[in-house]
Amino acid sequence: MYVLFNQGNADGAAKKQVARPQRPTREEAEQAVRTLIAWAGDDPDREGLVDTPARVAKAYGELFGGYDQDANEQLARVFEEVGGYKDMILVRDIPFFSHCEHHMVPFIGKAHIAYYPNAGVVGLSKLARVVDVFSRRLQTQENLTAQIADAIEEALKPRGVAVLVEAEHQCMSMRGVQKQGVSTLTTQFTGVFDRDPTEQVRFMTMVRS
Ligand SMILES: Nc1nc2c(ncn2[C@@H]2O[C@H](COP(=O)(O)OP(=O)(O)OP(=O)(O)O)[C@@H](O)[C@H]2O)c(=O)[nH]1
Ligand SMILES: [Zn+2]
Repeated sequence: MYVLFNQGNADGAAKKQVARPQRPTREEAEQAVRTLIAWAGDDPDREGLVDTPARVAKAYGELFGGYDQDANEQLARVFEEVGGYKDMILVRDIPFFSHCEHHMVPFIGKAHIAYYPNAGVVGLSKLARVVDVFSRRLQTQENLTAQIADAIEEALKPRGVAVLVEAEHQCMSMRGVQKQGVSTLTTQFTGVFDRDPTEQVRFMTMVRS
């Protein structure tokens, strides 16, 4: 059974309706956790684990809360009185955690977001909220980076947006290839940042300064 959801920004598309499987009930989700506990080799009925399915279902509400949030809403309030300010606005070192869509294991890092304002600016905290909206979903780092840039581009129509995401993927450190301390960097540039490499250098210099 599939239901239609309104989706904005993802994949650079304007608001569109997408079909997603209907959410299972809370009881079904808890039963699935019991199955995974048993699959891991433990007894879901032992004392220490009896409440775990309920805790995990509740934790999923937080860890994947981004599915119930809309980046457009976070960016809806634009301040037009900025005293003639025209230069780059950079909010750097925004911490985030997400979960890779391949293994459902965390990847943890920082996002850095810059834009050149056009008609107005948004509250600084809203940029961090946009990072949360998209990171609290099953993700790839590339999609996360593009979705953040697209949301800001669409809401503000700025002269340019730059997004740098750096993260460590636990699926590479805890399992599989087991390489700890590896960073993955992804960038997305629009407008002047895309056209002018010196703007990219300025952005990177300010991020690292
Ligand atoms: N491009 C990209 N790859 C990712 C991301 N997160 C995890 N991966 C990779 O997704 C790939 C999945 O590869 P598969 O061969 O299908 O799965 P696997 O056998 O579990 O792979 P290993 O991790 O190499 O053991 C792995 O190489 C992961 O490192 C991401 O955000 N972006
Ligand atoms: Zn993974």
